[in-house]
Amino acid sequence: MTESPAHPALWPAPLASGAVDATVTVPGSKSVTNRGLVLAALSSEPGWLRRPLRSRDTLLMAEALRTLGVGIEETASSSSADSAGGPGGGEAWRVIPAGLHGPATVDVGNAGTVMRFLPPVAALADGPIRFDGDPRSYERPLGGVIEALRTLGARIDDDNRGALPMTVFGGGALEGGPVEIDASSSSQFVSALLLSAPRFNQGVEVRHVGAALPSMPHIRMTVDMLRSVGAQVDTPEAGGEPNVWRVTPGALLGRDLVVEPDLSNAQPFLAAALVTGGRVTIPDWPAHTTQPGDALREIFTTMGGSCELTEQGLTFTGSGRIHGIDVDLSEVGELTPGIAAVAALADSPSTLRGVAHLRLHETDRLAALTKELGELGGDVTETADGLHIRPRPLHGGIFHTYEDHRLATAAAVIGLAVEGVEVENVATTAKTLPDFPAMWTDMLDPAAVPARRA
Ligand SMILES: O=C(O)C1=C[C@@H](OP(=O)(O)O)[C@@H](O)[C@H](O)C1
Ligand SMILES: C=C(OP(=O)(O)O)C(=O)O
Repeated sequence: MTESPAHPALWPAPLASGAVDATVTVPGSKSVTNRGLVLAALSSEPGWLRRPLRSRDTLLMAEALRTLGVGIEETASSSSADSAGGPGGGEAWRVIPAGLHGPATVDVGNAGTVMRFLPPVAALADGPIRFDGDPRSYERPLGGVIEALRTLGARIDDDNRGALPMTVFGGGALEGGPVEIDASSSSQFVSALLLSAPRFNQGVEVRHVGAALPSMPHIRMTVDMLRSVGAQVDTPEAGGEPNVWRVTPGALLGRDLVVEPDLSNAQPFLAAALVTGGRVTIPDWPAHTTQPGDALREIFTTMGGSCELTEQGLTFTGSGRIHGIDVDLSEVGELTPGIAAVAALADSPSTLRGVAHLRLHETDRLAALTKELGELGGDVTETADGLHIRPRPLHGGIFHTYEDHRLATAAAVIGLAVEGVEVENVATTAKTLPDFPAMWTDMLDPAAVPARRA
């Protein structure tokens, strides 16, 4: 990684010298990898995860499950499904379920998936499981999961804070049954209860009560992945009651899962095509997926490009012009920082709506985007549930990232078009995309890749 000589933690974001033209292989999905790990750990037989994402969030998940007694072996993948090699160089994780044991300590880092998906797993263990993490993890919403688990029969000591740190006193089993939860602050509350529910004595009936649920595609991903390992799940979509999910108790099958590329991590590379009027191809873009990043095909097309899904993957081509957009991002909130970056470079204003819950993500993303784009000369205002962005000429400066991977990648997108943008702590991209700086440089100068990688 090239670092600014004046300040080692500053990464000079490269300015694009022309239209990008690159193929970018994006590593596996964080959301699929961490669900796959949990489901494989709860199965009644060993399973495989091929092309898993290896990043801070997924390594924390794997380490936590190992701490509870699950076997996770890293091997070279031998599946024909994985013969293309692909991200991770054909790596695979063999997951060998075992009895879940405490006492143990789980480090959640700042991974929403770890801090929400694992407390229900811990309730199934046979001893106390302590949960701790980064300072920001203490501020992220968890109270709904804690209260729901208590209703379902778990004993949890959180000093009545409704947040980390806390201890789940696993009793070796959990009764389960009906539970109400307000998951308007994070869809991960619902996913967390559903993922472990086949192992609850009575399964679960989760009823969301409260304001609208964000990130519905991520709940659909949970349901799809549960069904793919043999779980029976009733959903609102399948003619059920609105906001009610039911999971029947039963054994889960060990599966051989090839993890899709992370489409949300494809975002900055697609944005590069849009911002430079160039062309970027992402291999292995799935034809059908529950990942919210698939919405980028429509969103970035509206903002000024066109895309084509072929055998080679998704090719996105920028038109050379960037348009503003008025869009409800409640289903795809994690795409907001990258869309805001493109919107700041557009030829007309944008309104991004439906994402009030982003104030409780890795950082307060609405405040951070308003401040950092503002300090580069942008005109951004926070609304009750999003951002208004009125483009005007930007200048260089330091872009602070608040330990938020998506702010760092958003800053790199701005840096393509604005000279002198320095990204503070670009290494924070390790949360979901550890190779980001090298991938970015390779995209901008594909001809030099063999020499650079030699
Ligand atoms: O379940 C998941 O894998 C995720 C759900 C979403 O969380 P929220 O519903 O809290 O936004 C998303 O933003 C996060 O990046 C990943
Ligand atoms: C919100 C995000 O992560 P987490 O899984 O920690 O909630 C994200 O990746 O944008």
